[in-house]
Amino acid sequence: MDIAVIGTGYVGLVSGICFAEMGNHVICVDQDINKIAALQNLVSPIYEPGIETFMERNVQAGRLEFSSNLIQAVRHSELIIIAVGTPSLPSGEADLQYIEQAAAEIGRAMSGRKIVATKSTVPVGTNEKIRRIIAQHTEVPFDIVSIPEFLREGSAIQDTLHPDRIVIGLDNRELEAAMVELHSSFTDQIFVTDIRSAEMIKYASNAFLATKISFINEISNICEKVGADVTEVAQGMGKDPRIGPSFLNAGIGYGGSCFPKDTKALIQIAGNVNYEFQLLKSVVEVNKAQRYKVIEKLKESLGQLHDTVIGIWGLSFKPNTDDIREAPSLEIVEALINMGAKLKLYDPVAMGKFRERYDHPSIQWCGNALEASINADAVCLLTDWQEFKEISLSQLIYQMAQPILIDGRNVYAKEQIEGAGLHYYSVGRPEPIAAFRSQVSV
Ligand SMILES: NC(=O)C1=CN([C@@H]2O[C@H](COP(=O)(O)OP(=O)(O)OC[C@H]3O[C@@H](n4cnc5c(N)ncnc54)[C@H](O)[C@@H]3O)[C@@H](O)[C@H]2O)C=CC1
Ligand SMILES: O=C(O)[C@H]1O[C@H](OP(=O)(O)OP(=O)(O)OC[C@H]2O[C@@H](n3ccc(=O)[nH]c3=O)[C@H](O)[C@@H]2O)[C@H](O)[C@@H](O)[C@@H]1O
Repeated sequence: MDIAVIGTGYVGLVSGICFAEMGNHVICVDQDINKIAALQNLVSPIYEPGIETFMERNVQAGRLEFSSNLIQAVRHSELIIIAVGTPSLPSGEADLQYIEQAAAEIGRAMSGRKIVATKSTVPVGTNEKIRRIIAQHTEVPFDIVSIPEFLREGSAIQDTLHPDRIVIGLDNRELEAAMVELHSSFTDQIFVTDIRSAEMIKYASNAFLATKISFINEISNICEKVGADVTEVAQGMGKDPRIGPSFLNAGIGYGGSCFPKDTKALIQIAGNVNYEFQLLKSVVEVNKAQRYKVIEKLKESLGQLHDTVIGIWGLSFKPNTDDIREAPSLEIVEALINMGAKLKLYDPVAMGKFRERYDHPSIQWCGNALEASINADAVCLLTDWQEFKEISLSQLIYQMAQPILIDGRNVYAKEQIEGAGLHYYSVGRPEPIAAFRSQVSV
């Protein structure tokens, strides 16, 4: 099938590459000419493991191209995928300006029957709005389908090539066979439903995952007070298939471009129909507070933070991505700077994007994790990158001013910590302080 994808962010770019990988001809379109120029030179604007190999293979096979000419791309395609951003407005509602603009441009470009599929995460009823906007700009017949995206950053290609399920929302059942056929090369787990339900499935799924995270984080806060170990609790809970083991990792909470925006958007969607989504409001509040646990633990171990030197390991909102959108590190770094701390920052790939967003004379940008720990009074791990798990704790202690490690993602097992001589704080686990106090004076 000839496909045009509008928007080359994570969703548009990865979806486009994967549809090409499955033998379709794809034109990925973006209004950001710098992104298109980079892509035409086979340089990915996003860090995603393996993306450039897939991109190069499909460009060279003539199945994938990049363009800023939306009109031409639409005219050469049967399926038009909308994958533009839907960021948060100050109210928390989804900002649909990019959706509306893309719909109008697609309408103006229509030439012959098309199927328009929305992959962007949009409030319930938005696909009807897209239909109205396109119809204002063309007499040509077309169909609308909702195909929400469930990929995760850092595993986007894997998630797209091997999805748990694909949801297809359509109102014209005559489209079902073609849409199922197009997606059957990815999985046989294809759930066909109506458009509004498909739109809600996406928000409800993200909101539920965020709820699991805030739930285990509140459990971790109680574990600290009752002397239980939240990692053990999560394992025991997860053995129940009704609960499942995933998304029960306690830490400093969720960030990223979607959980924060989609939870707020769903609260607004409910509010717009006079329903107060109390549970989800609590999920958001719990998450907002959780990231400050790191600062509480720093104060607990160091007292006042003015003029202390603190190493920060990890800036991206999760490992294997350079995305810092709504990352806990943004608020934690700014709060520590405002308290007068001197910071040594390191992240394997996200430092460039972070520095564009936030820099300060009190920040030293470091080339590796150990450099960020030299003469540090404490190190705070904010992102669970694999490389942090492999660091020699004895070497770490040797070069720190004080052997204090705040592990915001419970990266280290008890066995690694016991006897290591670190003054170790984590989330929801009893700190064996006594086991270390005899070895270190803090
Ligand atoms: N990032 C993720 O992991 C996931 C995102 N989503 C959803 O997918 C949508 C896109 O997300 P991202 O890829 O992160 O967005 P993004 O914001 O990274 O990229 C969107 C791209 O669309 C382009 N664009 C906007 N209007 C355009 C127009 N009229 N013509 C051509 N290009 C245009 C922008 O220049 C930008 O490059 C959002 O609704 C998001 O909630 C869904 C699942 C996963
Ligand atoms: O709509 C989206 O954009 C996507 O949002 C999430 O994917 P993503 O945000 O890329 O990454 P996740 O792996 O879900 O992690 C999100 C945040 O939750 C945190 N998290 C995750 C899992 C956990 O157990 N605990 C926890 O704190 C991570 O550190 C990260 O900050 C969903 O998992 C995807 O299914 C969805 O498509």
